[in-house]
Amino acid sequence: MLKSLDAYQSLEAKQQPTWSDPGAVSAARADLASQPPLVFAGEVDLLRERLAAASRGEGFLLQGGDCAETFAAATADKIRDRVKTLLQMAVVLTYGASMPVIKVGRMAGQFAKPRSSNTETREGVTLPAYRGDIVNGYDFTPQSREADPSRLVRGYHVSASTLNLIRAFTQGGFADLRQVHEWNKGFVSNPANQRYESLAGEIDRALRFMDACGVDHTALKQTEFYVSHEALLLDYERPLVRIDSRTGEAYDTSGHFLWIGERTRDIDGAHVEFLSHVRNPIGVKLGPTTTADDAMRLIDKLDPEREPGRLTFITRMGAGKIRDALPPILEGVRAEGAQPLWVTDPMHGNGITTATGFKTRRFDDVMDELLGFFEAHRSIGTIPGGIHVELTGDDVTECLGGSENIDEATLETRYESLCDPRLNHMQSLELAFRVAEELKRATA
Ligand SMILES: O=C[C@H](O)[C@H](O)COP(=O)(O)O
Ligand SMILES: C=C(OP(=O)(O)O)C(=O)O
Ligand SMILES: [Mn+2]
Repeated sequence: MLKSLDAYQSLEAKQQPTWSDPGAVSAARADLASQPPLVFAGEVDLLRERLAAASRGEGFLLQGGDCAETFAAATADKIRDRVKTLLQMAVVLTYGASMPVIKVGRMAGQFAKPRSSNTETREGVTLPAYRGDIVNGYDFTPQSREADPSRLVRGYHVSASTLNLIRAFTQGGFADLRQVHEWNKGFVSNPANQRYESLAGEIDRALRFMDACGVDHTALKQTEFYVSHEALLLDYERPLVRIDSRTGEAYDTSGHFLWIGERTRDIDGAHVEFLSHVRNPIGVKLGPTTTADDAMRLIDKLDPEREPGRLTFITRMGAGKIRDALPPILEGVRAEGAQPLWVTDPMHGNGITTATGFKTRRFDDVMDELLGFFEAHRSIGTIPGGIHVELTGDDVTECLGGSENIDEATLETRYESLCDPRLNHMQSLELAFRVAEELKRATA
């Protein structure tokens, strides 16, 4: 088992930092290997079952959070607002589509970033690119941009405290459905919030009705909430693998759900090999050049037993491409009898950079890719099983459009992401209402 877990070391691992002190990397890995797991095997198994249900059309995955979490933003308020935003979106989807929603944060470990370029140049000065807080600092100085292995250990501890607060919120009464109005408080007033308020009012009435009838709804007091990140940095992921004492099987205990990015999904690469040996549910991002054959080879390697819930394909094609690129993949995979969970990431195929240098996305393009995803599944007869979005509970101005109609000039007012632009609270709710309509149609 351990031998196969380490087989990835002889393969090419893309997008890894260049550490200058190998001794410090070994020390950090040994430290991580001695820490308690962040998640438990039983929770991971339960999530796999939930995802299996979604792949049969009996649930829907809502996965979202920052593009790049930062150590500085792991504060109580920011974590709470992201959790609240996801809970609100989940309510909109659950109520709108009468469908159980599986809530998975891009949280508690989403710290490592693949980059298009190894370097960044500003005013004639070239330094290593920022690769996420778990690797180096964002400040544009040689010292900050140096890959620092002690950040691996810090990343673990920040993940632990983030996850601790998430567990407290979601198990300790905060996620009680009777708090459905409370989750909306503190966010700036806007049309999406008003629409949410009226839906929350309907839920309140339904709960009072259940109370009056004497229905026991203890189940509504807590909610399952899982965490996920891109398993990019193998010096972080490998030391966090633990062998489950119940079964003797390996779990990557850095998160419940781990995904492989578009840039590191080579079938012969280190990431696919490594993740093929852990029991966690695994996602793979699929960009617009993916063929049905690529998808099948990933299935054969990552899910040879065709175990329901094991494999999720997260397609990120771009609004202009999804309607052509996705159907042949869906058809090819179905023809082979495989049934992965199909999820849309309507963000990463729709990036643009403004003349003033802001990385952004148009809300309309995000919506269009979402609609294209539902259309593609409708045309082939496969199941649209979830959404994967970059979002925050904060009132940022990073994506263009939405009902506030954020324009290019407004982007600079509250652009806080260190990597990709996120939907703000209002845009996230707007998106959820739209997806609920599509889901209702898909399940009608
Ligand atoms: O989050 C995804 C990637 O890290 C990001 O899109 C890469 O962006 P870049 O082109 O600025 O490197
Ligand atoms: C890097 C990301 O996506 P992709 O691998 O799809 O480009 C991401 O999800 O932030
Ligand atoms: Mn991103």
